[in-house]
Amino acid sequence: MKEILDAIQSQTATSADFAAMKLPDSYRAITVHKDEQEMFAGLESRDKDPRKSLHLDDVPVPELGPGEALVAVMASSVNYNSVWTSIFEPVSTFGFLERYGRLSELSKRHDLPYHIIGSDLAGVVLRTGPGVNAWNAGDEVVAHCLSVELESSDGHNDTMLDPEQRIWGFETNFGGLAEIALVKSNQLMPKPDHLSWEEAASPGLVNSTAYRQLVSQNGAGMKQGDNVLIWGASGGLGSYATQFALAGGANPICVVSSPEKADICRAMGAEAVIDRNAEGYKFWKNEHEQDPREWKRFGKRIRELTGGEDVDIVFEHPGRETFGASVYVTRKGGTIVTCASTSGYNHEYDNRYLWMSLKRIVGSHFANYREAWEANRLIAKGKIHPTLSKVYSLEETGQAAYDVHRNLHQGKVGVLALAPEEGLGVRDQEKRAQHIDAINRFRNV
Ligand SMILES: C/C=C/C(=O)SCCNC(=O)CCNC(=O)[C@H](O)C(C)(C)COP(=O)(O)OP(=O)(O)OC[C@H]1O[C@@H](n2cnc3c(N)ncnc32)[C@H](O)[C@@H]1OP(=O)(O)O
Ligand SMILES: NC(=O)C1=CN([C@@H]2O[C@H](COP(=O)(O)OP(=O)(O)OC[C@H]3O[C@@H](n4cnc5c(N)ncnc54)[C@H](OP(=O)(O)O)[C@@H]3O)[C@@H](O)[C@H]2O)C=CC1
Repeated sequence: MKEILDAIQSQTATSADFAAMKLPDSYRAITVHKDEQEMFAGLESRDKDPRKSLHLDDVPVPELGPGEALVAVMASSVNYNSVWTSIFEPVSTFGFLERYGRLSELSKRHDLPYHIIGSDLAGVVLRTGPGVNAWNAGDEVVAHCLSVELESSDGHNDTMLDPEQRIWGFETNFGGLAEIALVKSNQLMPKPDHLSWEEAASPGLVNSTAYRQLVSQNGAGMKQGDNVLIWGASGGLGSYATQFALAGGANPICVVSSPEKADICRAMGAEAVIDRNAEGYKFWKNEHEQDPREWKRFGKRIRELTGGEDVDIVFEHPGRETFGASVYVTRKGGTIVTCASTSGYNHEYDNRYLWMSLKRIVGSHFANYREAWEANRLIAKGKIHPTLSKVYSLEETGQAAYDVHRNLHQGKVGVLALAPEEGLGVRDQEKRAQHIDAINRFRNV
């Protein structure tokens, strides 16, 4: 592993040097264990502690198949899907690995008693499998997390619709929270050259998801002037949704839960910010009954901030707790676009406000390769910036996931894999200097 790291850091090693390098037999990776799937049975979600279920193990390097690449991972990031895996909710991810394992001889590799998690990476290609022509050993890359087989016609208009669509490092094995990762080569994209490894590794999953959900015609198709209500506007998804709204000439109405988070939204350029904690919205009277008066109070507050307008788009992901309010506050003909249900997946809303006002609920999930590429291109051009707040070592991934589970973080939390320290891997200092304040905006707040 030292030889690989030295070659990466030398910046002079050629593709041939990387290709000639002997791969190690094993590498360090963050895993959950199949025999621990029931370890949190009977506990409340918030009491399930990722620090207990996430392990740092030595694992063998997987066999490389056609169309695949092995990547030396310099840095990765924590996504909420890794939190779900670590608390075995809403389902254990070993079920996904078993199902994938039944597909083919090659996919059997994924069905193991351990699951190497992680759906982001920045690093360097070490080996490519047969049929890979677009990428070579030595390429500096980031990887998006869409894994598709594309054997059926269903996915050929929009690869997210492939029946064998999976999220790498969540529904597949050999993820990015590790020193080496196995990806399909059509997950690879160029690493933005003005960013460090950990900065480059942090936007991938959430940036691509927010792009499809808000900007793409497959999602809400946001346009100039739209009022966009963004839940968790300084969180993983929300910090990119806020940037897309601002960059696209829309008007974000950012919802957050503390003055510090409100300040971050203002620093990004948002003017309309709601501190849901300070304003004390309580959309549910009790476990079974919502309070429409609270929806209305929330809607009035939005109208105050917009000069009397309602929202064209709601960027939804908290789910059960907020969904009734989201449907209510959307303007006539507007769109509620949802990609998650962090607070519960059985949503309730008053359907009269949907059909009578011709609103639409749109489901959105990750992004196809083209959408992920376009989202990464905006990062590379310095139009959208990473929102990295804190960086942990691979050993500390349990704590990093705990922070995200408990909503103690801002923006994105990074993890160093092979990178020995932060700040390495920047290739274009001039471009970096132009954007340095925006790149550091979420740091240590
Ligand atoms: C990029 C980051 C993203 C995120 O962070 S997202 C947030 C994290 N992700 C999640 O929380 C999602 C976790 N996933 C799940 O909870 C489950 O994954 C699903 C609920 C999404 C699906 O459940 P399942 O049981 O895996 O799938 P079924 O479709 O219900 O399949 C079970 C059997 O039911 C059959 N079936 C499906 N649709 C129908 C139908 N319309 N009529 C009759 N049968 C149906 C199937 O074929 C299959 O059958 P057979 O077991 O024999 O293979
Ligand atoms: N389908 C897909 O492709 C994807 C789905 N997801 C899912 O989206 C969800 C969010 O992910 P991500 O943004 O990375 O997570 P983060 O935890 O980084 O951010 C979510 C933010 O949502 C806000 N929030 C949390 N709970 C509530 C609540 N009950 N009511 C209102 N606001 C709430 C919090 O902000 P504050 O406290 O400031 O209000 C929090 O910062 C997760 O469930 C994740 O699995 C994520 C990426 C892709």
